[in-house]
Amino acid sequence: MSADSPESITLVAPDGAQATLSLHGGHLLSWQPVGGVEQLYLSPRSEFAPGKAIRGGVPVCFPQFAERGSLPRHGFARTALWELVSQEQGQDDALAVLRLRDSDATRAIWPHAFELELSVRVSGRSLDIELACEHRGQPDDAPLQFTAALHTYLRVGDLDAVSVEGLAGLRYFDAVKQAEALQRMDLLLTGEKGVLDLDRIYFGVKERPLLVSEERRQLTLQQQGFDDTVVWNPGPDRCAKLADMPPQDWSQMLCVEAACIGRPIELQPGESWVGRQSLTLL
Ligand SMILES: O=P(O)(O)OC[C@H]1O[C@@H](O)[C@H](O)[C@@H](O)[C@@H]1O
Repeated sequence: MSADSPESITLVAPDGAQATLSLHGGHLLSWQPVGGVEQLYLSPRSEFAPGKAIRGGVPVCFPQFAERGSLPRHGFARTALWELVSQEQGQDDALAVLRLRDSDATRAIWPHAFELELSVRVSGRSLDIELACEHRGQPDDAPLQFTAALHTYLRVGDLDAVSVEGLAGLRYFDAVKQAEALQRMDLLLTGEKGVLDLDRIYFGVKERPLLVSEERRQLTLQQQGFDDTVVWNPGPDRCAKLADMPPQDWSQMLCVEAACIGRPIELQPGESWVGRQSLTLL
């Protein structure tokens, strides 16, 4: 399988905005807004193999973020084969909906009846990614609980020149130092010495707009339904140990992930949850 295999779906809006999705992992691989170049980082060493996670684009982490539970890291959704529900071009957008339901394989490690839907919409200079989960169990089944993230890999020209605004005053968990801290300043300079590698969960971001800036490019990110935001870059040392990413590519990406981690989502049978990340190139 590869980015242009039959398992890939390309969306093209009437205005020319484009996105490519893979059924493997329900994974957004590419986003090109109108008048803009590729906005997502996708590793040229991604494996695109059954059971493997793709490095880059927008992996769906579900039903477990990172190693916060007994499931494989970041859960099973990013390595499962999803199905295409619909794909259409509207008057001013293009939209695709992908679905993942429980199977023998998922029930063996996570005993719940569920349906996940990933909807991706491109139009103009905006991208909306929506993840919905429904508990499809019987009325007397146990509630299901999950953590999740849209693990968006932004492509950047040079990490040294990138800043993230909008996080001031928030508590975060620093996974590198294994400690909590307070983000005092509004500006997070991602490529600063001492900040790399960067692996932070900012709690309670909710619908605050975030601004990712570098020379001649500004991108706003806004989430709904997801309380937290993860900012991740492996830095040179950790990147060198990633088999599916060229060692120098850490300086060309920054993950800004819409996530629900601090307060896991709990659904009773029949209940649903929806989370969205919207990106706009200014
Ligand atoms: O290598 P993976 O499993 O795709 O994970 C990448 C990173 O994903 C981030 O979301 C986590 O905060 C990091 O701790 C992790 O290293």
